[in-house]
Amino acid sequence: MASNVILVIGGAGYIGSHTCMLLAESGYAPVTFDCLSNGHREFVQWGPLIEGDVTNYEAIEAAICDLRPAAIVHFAGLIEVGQSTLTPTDFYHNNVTGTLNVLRAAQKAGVTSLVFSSTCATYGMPQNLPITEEEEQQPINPYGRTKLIAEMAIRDACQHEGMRAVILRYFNAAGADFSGRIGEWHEPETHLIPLTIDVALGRRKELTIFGNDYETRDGTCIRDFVHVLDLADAHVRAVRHLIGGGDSDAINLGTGTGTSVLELAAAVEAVSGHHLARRDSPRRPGDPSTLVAGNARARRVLGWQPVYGLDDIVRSAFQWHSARNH
Ligand SMILES: NC(=O)c1ccc[n+]([C@@H]2O[C@H](COP(=O)([O-])OP(=O)(O)OC[C@H]3O[C@@H](n4cnc5c(N)ncnc54)[C@H](O)[C@@H]3O)[C@@H](O)[C@H]2O)c1
Ligand SMILES: O=c1ccn([C@@H]2O[C@H](COP(=O)(O)OP(=O)(O)O[C@H]3O[C@H](CO)[C@@H](O)[C@H](O)[C@H]3O)[C@@H](O)[C@H]2O)c(=O)[nH]1
Repeated sequence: MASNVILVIGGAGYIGSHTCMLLAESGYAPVTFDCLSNGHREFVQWGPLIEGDVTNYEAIEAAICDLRPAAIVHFAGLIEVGQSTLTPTDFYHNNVTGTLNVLRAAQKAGVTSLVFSSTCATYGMPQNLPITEEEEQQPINPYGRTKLIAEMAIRDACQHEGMRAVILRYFNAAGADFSGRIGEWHEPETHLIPLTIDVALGRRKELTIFGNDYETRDGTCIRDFVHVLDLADAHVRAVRHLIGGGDSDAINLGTGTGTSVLELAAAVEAVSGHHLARRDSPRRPGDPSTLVAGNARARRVLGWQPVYGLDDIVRSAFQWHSARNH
């Protein structure tokens, strides 16, 4: 088995491309498998691209059996909470079938190390804050349920079939590579930070606030924004942990600090120097009010702790979006 080849499924996307960059900088040889449905050919800069769809079993089996990578990092999936309430079947197909295909193909090829992109959306409406990994997983939207089902399949493969997996439950990925090579680029864009920056840049008229009547300090939702480079670093550590024989685990990745939608808007105003027009709108279906990570396990198991804060996130995102024309 090639010792430094890492198959990155979904490596042409936002978090996947930043992870390929840090994997390459850490001496690994990332190979991206992506159907480019939401990714970008120009983001694949740190190794080859295999164009394929993970829901096509033959395609992913061929890639895994040909490469026999030291580990697989599986990012590919549909990601938007709101959209998942409109087209849930597509989400189950992509996120659950895709993951089952990865598990089956890995088993066939004898690859036993897997890092999986999960989410704090699997916790639903948490009873305790910050949210630790012991919190009950009761997702409140189809997206979160697809990720929980994928997690369950992975855990069973670990318990009964010799797989070893690190399941990473990210909170809200944000920010961009500081050198401006890659960043957040989703079409259509639905995420709060890029949309807010678009308003600051005059590319959109106003920021829509989805719900101002939550039981939070200013009535808007609270999220834990974690820099994409910190997330990428955690993936490199998870790969190293598995290749080094470490045990399976499920690990939160967040900063432990919550930011409300209005606080985020104020941070963008401060960085951009522009006042943002806002419009209040009803709550978006599927949104929990507050998601903030307890991240002690990431520190203990992976030696990970976030390096970047909200200012770095907003500055790097602003720089990326200002320089781009999409
Ligand atoms: N962005 C966040 O804040 C966040 C938070 C928690 C979890 N996650 C999870 O992290 C992962 C990556 O998120 P992202 O923001 O980088 O999303 P992204 O859409 O930028 O990246 C996903 C990549 O997967 C590819 N892809 C999708 N379906 C595919 C398929 N069937 N076959 C092959 N490739 C396919 C897309 O083309 C894209 O390049 C996702 O699984 C997402 O659910 C993201
Ligand atoms: O125009 C907008 C866009 C978003 N929001 C709010 O901003 C918050 C963050 O929304 P968004 O940026 O869309 O992220 P999430 O819906 O929290 O979802 C992201 O973060 C999740 C973890 O919380 C991941 O699982 C998902 O894949 C990822 O898309 C939510 O309260 C939204 O209601 C607005 O008020 N106005």
